[in-house]
Amino acid sequence: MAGSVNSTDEHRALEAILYRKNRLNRLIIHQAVTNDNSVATLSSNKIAQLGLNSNDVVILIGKKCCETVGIILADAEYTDDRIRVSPIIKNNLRVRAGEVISIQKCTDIAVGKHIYVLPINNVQTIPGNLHEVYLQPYFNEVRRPIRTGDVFTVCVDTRSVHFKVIGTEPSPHCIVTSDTVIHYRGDPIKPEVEVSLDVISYDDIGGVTQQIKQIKEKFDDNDARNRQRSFLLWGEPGTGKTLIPHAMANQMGAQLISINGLEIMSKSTVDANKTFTNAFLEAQAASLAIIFIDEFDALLPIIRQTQNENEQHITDLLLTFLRNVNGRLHRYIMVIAATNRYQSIRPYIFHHTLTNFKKIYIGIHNDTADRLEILAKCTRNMVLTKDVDHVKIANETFGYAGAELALLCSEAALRRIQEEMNVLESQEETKYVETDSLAVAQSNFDFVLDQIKQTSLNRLSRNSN
Ligand SMILES: Nc1ncnc2c1ncn2[C@@H]1O[C@H](COP(=O)(O)OP(=O)(O)OP(=O)(O)O)[C@@H](O)[C@H]1O
Repeated sequence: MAGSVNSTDEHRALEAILYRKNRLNRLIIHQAVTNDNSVATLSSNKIAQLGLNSNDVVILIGKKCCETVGIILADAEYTDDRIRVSPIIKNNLRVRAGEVISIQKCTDIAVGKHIYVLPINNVQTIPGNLHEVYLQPYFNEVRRPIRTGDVFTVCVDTRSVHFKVIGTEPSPHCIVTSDTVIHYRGDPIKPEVEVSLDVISYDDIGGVTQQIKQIKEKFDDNDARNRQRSFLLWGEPGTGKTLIPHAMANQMGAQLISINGLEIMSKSTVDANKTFTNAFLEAQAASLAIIFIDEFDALLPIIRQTQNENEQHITDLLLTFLRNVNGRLHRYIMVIAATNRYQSIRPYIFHHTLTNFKKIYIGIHNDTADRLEILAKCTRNMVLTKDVDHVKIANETFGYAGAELALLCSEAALRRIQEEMNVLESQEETKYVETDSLAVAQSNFDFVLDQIKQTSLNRLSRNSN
């Protein structure tokens, strides 16, 4: 029975207190299998060892003593030393998958009288009433535990809003129920620190809203004949093909399982088989999973004229793997493959073997509005002077991929730092530099853009000589 602790368990728990390094409550982080932000899943065995019960509220302790609260769920099949938590919990604990956190029972949590939350995004751009559209549905009927300082994301359609818990009464944590008054009015919090989360969300990607919407709609289609579970993202390098599955997994609360085509092709057949099998088992264990296969073209035959027996075998393994994950029973598994060498995948291979893939183009952002959106995302954590003209920069960057726009922004910031260093070097006394005085200016963007143009002109003239 969950929660009953035998004498051996009791003994081990006591030992764990004495020998802190071997503490029973230290667990390795894994991505969640449920799409609930507040849930942490442990093996039933571990729950019993720790003297907990399923649905208990626990305190989770991560890096730099960051703490949050979550609800424990049991998974009979799960490994004892692991804990599955949502990306939101991971962020609040400032940890990544594979790192270690501690848990302990939260004995003093009570129903909240009031909670104070503020949006982190710029609410002017968010349609609808924050309370009705985002907060009420998020807290409705869940008895969600929260802690002061937590950041949580509420996703409605393809729009996500980050909120920060400013305070709770009682403090520092409480359970939000229908009796709790949610205070949410006030100036949005600047995203500087809060959205520098490890989690990639739709808010981090620009110019691909339609494509994400298309994938979601096809995957969720109620009509089984139209439902689509395999997608091939193709397009030029650096356009966001890798960001998309990461953001979708985080926002949909799905387990992301990444496979790299080139890496697998360099393995032995036995190891490649192991990778596919493990990916399949992991996806099966999840309530919702996205299998992301990057460098997909490397795994397909024919395009590699030199394909040897080992490679041919791996391709066969891939096709079996795809047939398995596409099996009728696995409606909750999405496959997203990505390639920037689509043209080199022989059409007949694609048409005959992989017909069930929906092809989606994620290309260079030729639309100024798309580049504008990407620039806004890339500069949102930067301190900018008022003269920075995003429209001007977007107009001057026709043909740039998202990665190049991101690079342009970081180069402009570096340019600004370089300027400040030059000034400091010329001074006799070292002065304290205010962050605001390091605000990146339009002149910094112009400088980098000029350099890029100059380099391209030089390259052109070299090629024509
Ligand atoms: N649409 C976008 N919005 C915001 N940033 C982007 C976008 N596309 C690319 N970037 C920036 O470029 C980086 C690389 O993007 P990403 O890895 O998704 O490209 P990709 O299309 O997968 O490239 P490749 O085909 O070479 O694998 C991202 O980490 C991000 O900084």
